[in-house]
Amino acid sequence: MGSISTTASVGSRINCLTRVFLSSSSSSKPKTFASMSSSYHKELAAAKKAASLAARLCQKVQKALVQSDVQSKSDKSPVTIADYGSQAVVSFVLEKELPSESFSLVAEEDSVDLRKEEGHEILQRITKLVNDTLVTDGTYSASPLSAEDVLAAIDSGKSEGGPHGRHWVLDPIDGTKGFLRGDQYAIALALLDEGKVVLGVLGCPNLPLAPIGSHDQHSSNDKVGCLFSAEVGAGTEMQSLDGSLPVKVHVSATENPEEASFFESFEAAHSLHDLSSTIAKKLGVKAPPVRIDSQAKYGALSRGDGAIYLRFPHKGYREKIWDHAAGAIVVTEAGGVVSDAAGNPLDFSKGRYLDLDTGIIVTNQKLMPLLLKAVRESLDEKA
Ligand SMILES: Nc1ncnc2c1ncn2[C@@H]1O[C@H](COP(=O)(O)O)[C@@H](OP(=O)(O)O)[C@H]1O
Ligand SMILES: [Mg+2]
Ligand SMILES: [Mg+2]
Ligand SMILES: [Mg+2]
Repeated sequence: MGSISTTASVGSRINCLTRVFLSSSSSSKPKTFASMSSSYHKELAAAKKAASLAARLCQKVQKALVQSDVQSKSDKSPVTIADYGSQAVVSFVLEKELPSESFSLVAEEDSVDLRKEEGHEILQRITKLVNDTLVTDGTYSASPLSAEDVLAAIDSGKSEGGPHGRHWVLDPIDGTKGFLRGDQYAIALALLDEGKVVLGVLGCPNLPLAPIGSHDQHSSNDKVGCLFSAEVGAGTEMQSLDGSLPVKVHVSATENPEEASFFESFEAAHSLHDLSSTIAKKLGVKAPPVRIDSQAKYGALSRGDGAIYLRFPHKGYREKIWDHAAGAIVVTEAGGVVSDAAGNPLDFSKGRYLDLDTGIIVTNQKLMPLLLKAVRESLDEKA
């Protein structure tokens, strides 16, 4: 099976931004959620502001990335000055915007390597980057953050989360490998309340505003940069990162697997491509997989680009909550379903890890029973 890998330029096919919204509002799902009252309004506004500013920082770094901006973590995965800078910005903005709330943040990065002698220079660069970014907002006019302030902001992310109280969940750059390639990545921020995801924001600086993954669209519009936001009971919205009005989005309404296309990780090390391909074939999916990095997959799915996301990590890998919390609510509030391979909803209340059966599957409500059957059969055959 072939694959399509999207880059920042792949959006250059659809002319009119409104077509995104027109094509994605064709779902038959009743829009009852639109009238429901919201209890996380303030938090959602703060999350959108934090993710937008962090996206600005990441865009600046991605444009001028050099070798010394990238380091290797103890598990050999990459981390960049933008991962650290984004985490510091989000942490700082949330605390500033919500001063009356107790602050708990479960986030991917920590400051251990930056506190070492060898980390000194990179810390100075991150500190400058964070201050330059905060200045662009205009509302944080107090004195610039010191390197120590930046370390403290990063280390606010050490919370263990869990089933009680409120916890922010942050992936400052999801898809660091995509970020390094110049491809897709996301700033993913969610809020847990008593173990449930109640809001989520995905900043996707390289995701085209026009639909991706379809083969029959022609346009010269290559505008990129999407901000998805979702609040429990209130639906999912998308706007451009540079500030268009938000518009409601909905997952694909297709009931026919032959018409459905599916997303998976670009990185084969992150998900078993062969297994996805077996499942897709069994289901009757005709189109080749769309391989993109990060939770941009959840964002694209929430507006109806493609209908299925399959993720089957290699044996022994434990999924982290920040890799899925924001994406999951963005899709479910747009009318989709997110489950593990056994059909159970993801449980974000267990701390920093997700304990789940085999993999993560995402689609609309109509296709989920068929998809689960194909997953079960394919897993049985593989065993
Ligand atoms: N062996 C593995 N299997 C599954 N996921 C992995 C993995 N190694 C890293 N990851 C996770 O995959 C995420 C990226 O997902 P995707 O493949 O959809 O782009 C990474 O997020 P980070 O880039 O934030 O570290 C990381 O948490
Ligand atoms: Mg990482
Ligand atoms: Mg991640
Ligand atoms: Mg990350």
